[in-house]
Order: sequence, then C-alpha cells, then structure tokens
Amino acid sequence: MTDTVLSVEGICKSFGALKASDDVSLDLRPGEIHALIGPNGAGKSTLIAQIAGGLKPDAGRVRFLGRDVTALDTVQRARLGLGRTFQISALAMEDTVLQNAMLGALGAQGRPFRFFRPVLRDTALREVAESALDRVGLADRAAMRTADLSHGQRRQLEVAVALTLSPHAFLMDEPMAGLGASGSKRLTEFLDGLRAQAPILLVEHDMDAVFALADRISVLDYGRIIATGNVDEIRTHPDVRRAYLGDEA
Ligand SMILES: Nc1ncnc2c1ncn2[C@@H]1O[C@H](COP(=O)(O)OP(=O)(O)OP(=O)(O)O)[C@@H](O)[C@H]1O
Repeated sequence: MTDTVLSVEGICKSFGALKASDDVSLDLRPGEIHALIGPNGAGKSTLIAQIAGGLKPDAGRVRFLGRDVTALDTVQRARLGLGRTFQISALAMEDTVLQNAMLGALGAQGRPFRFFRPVLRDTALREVAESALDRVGLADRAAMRTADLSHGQRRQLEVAVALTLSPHAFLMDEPMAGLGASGSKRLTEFLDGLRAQAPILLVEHDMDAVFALADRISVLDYGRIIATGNVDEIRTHPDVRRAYLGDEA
C-alpha cells in the first residue's frame, strides 16, 4: 500500500438500473501513467468524477496519499494535491492565458475568483502561474487572449492550471480529444515527462497515445474492469480485443 498514491477500492455507482461503476478497484503508483480505456459509455468519466469528488459513490472508497478521501469534495481533494483536467474546457475564453492560469488556480482552491479580481495583482500567485505556463511551453503566450490559442495550446493551458497546485497526482479526461496529429504528438511528449513530477490516471480514446505512454492500462467495459496490465498484456488480451480493440490492435 505504501507504493500507491491513489487507490479506488470497490467503487459502485448506479444510475437507476444501470451499473456505471461495478465494483471497480485500481491504483496509481508513483511515476506511472495508468491509462483507463474502454468503449463509449463504459463508465470512464463516471469513475473519474468519483475519484475527483464530484460524484458520490454508492459503495467503495477512494484513498489518496494514504488517506481516505471518499467523504471529501472536489475542492478539498484538489487542495490535497489531486490535479484534474477536464473533458470539456473550463477556461474563460475572453481572459488572457495568464489570467486563466491564476484564476484557475484560485478556483481549484475554492476561492470565489469571479469576485476576486484584485488577486490578479498577487505577485506570488502570478509567479506560480508564470512558472506553470513556462513548464507547458506557453510562457510567450501569457498575454494572449485564451480564445486565440489553438486547441492544443488550450489543452496545455488546462494542464498548466492543474500544475499551479503542485499536484501529487493528475486525473486527465481525454486530453488528446480534438487535437490533430502534431498536437497529440506534442502533448504525448509533454505527458511523458510530466509523470516524473506526479503520476497520471489518463482516460484516453487515442490508442496511439495510450500505447506510447501507459505503464499500465485498465480496461472498463459495462462498468467493470475486465483487465489491467502493461501494453503488451492489454494488446493481446482476448477479452479486451473482443470488447474494445477489435482487429486494430
Ligand atoms: N448522471 C447520469 N445519469 C444517468 N446516467 C448516467 C449519468 N452519467 C452517466 N450515465 C450513464 O452511465 C454510463 C457510463 O457513462 P460515462 O460517461 O461514465 O462513460 P464513458 O466511458 O466516460 O463514455 P465516453 O467514452 O463516451 O465518454 C453511460 O451509460 C451513461 O449514459
């Protein structure tokens, strides 16, 4: 257990008769990228929402840094260092890149950023935000309007927002979505280096990225984990090929 940053133990969640999470257990270890894959509707986003704290499981627990966080909300988990990027962008398009990095960091800390504009003059916070932008390669875009960033750059900005919290683990929900080939390649390289700072639980449909990045892969199907293993084990797993990979693998 000491070698686990984050763990999910026996999570169950139903929507009416539908079991979206059916006794799911998995863990995230230091330095790894653990990919969560599965067909549409398999329950990936539902699981991530329960790990992040936005959705309460019917049963089971979530542990983070050795602590049971099942009863904590998203803000409390973020403060403990659970960083998250979203499937749908939460960025303010009219604000600059730097403002988003600063305000996003405050928002994740639960401070009411929309009523807190003077905070933009907070030098310490600005430094944290600038350093995060630098890490993701957006330092020279800090003064740009977020709406003028490319899709890939917005994805990197979301990672920068998560970085401002110095997370101990990342939850990422389809970071490659909507990126072209070169954008995916760049983000793949970036995530490859990021795992050294904090391990990543990665929900992703882009199998090239998953196979390039994942130390381990867990496969969800109808709310259940049908396999967990390294890339080769998952590529060749008969149930996984049947449920998800088909003949592409
Ligand atoms: N709030 C909700 N109320 C009712 N059903 C829901 C709710 N959220 C999700 N579901 C259902 O739970 C199942 C799992 O959905 P979820 O979005 O977690 O799947 P997913 O694997 O993330 O899919 P995708 O790859 O398409 O994003 C689906 O059948 C979905 O329709």
